[in-house]
Amino acid sequence: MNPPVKSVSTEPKTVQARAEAGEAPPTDYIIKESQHPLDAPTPLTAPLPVVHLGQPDEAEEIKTALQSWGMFQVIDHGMPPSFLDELRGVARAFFKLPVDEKQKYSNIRDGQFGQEGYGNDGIIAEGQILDWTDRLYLLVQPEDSRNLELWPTNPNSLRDVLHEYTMKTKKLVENVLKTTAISLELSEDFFIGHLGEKFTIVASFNYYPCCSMPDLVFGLKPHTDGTLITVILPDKDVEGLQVMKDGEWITVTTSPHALIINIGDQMEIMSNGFFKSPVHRVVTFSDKDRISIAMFCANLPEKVIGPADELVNDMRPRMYKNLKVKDYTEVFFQRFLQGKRAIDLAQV
Ligand SMILES: O=C(O)CCC(=O)C(=O)O
Ligand SMILES: [Fe+2]
Repeated sequence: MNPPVKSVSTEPKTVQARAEAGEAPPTDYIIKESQHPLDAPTPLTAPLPVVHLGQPDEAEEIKTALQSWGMFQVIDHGMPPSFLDELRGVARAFFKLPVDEKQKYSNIRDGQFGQEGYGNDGIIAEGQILDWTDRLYLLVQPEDSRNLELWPTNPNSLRDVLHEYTMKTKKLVENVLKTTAISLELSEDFFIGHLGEKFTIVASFNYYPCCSMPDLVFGLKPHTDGTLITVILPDKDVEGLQVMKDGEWITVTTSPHALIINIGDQMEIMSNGFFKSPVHRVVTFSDKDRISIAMFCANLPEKVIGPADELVNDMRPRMYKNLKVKDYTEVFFQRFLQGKRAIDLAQV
């Protein structure tokens, strides 16, 4: 994935530092009235559908969930609650460190924004609306492409816990993708065969500090993921993830130790639009902060993806072109920062 780069002279203030200083969000965080009308109804709250992995109905459950929500929760994912709590604890401990300590892993190196590391989004466009979040963003797979100098050694268990979580996520994702392929009547290896053994996984530890004007900013602006599939470990106590379903925003709830699985644009393309990549966003609160950990799983940059042949027929013509993942993700990130989608690039 190629980071959007721009020369910067100073490190921008983190959102956490602004929140801790009691600063109101500066104007470049304030969203346009048209995107978030103040008189919009309060979103409904609903539990995400549960997929019971390993049960006889798993493929049918995945199909129904992905067609209606584009996401679901899994509880029987095989990761012990104590491990997920440890991971959340490590994320919280990292964000609690003094700013100087976190800046050792800054995503600004030699005056250039890179995507990996700790910090905020790069600023690439006039009028770009910034998100009320700080993150630690690390490529975790392929293992031999890791930039370990950006992997914090404080808290000292972070590296080991993240490595273990990567291995567990890989297994879970392979399992989910087999069932997803079956739900589309494809051979069970369709997605994992394409991905290969060492597919891309990027971990994003997201921290959303309290915000004094939660109605006027996004923790994360409406977007789809550019991935094949994303695994999210949500905050145990604070909701905040909302998904657009049938034209309405819905705040999703999950069981305490569930993982959320959502599909991204690569799945929309490969399934010939049978499954649509869901638009989602994160909201903030004046009295509570929130953490989440997203694992972005994608085809390798040099791979070419396109709709499965079996899903293209007279009744359902080809809706997407074949394209190189690298070419898509490059544009995807530029558009993401501007709050726009990139899927039109792939559409026939
Ligand atoms: O914080 C969350 O729950 C979701 C994060 C997300 O959508 C993302 O990082 O792309
Ligand atoms: Fe997302």
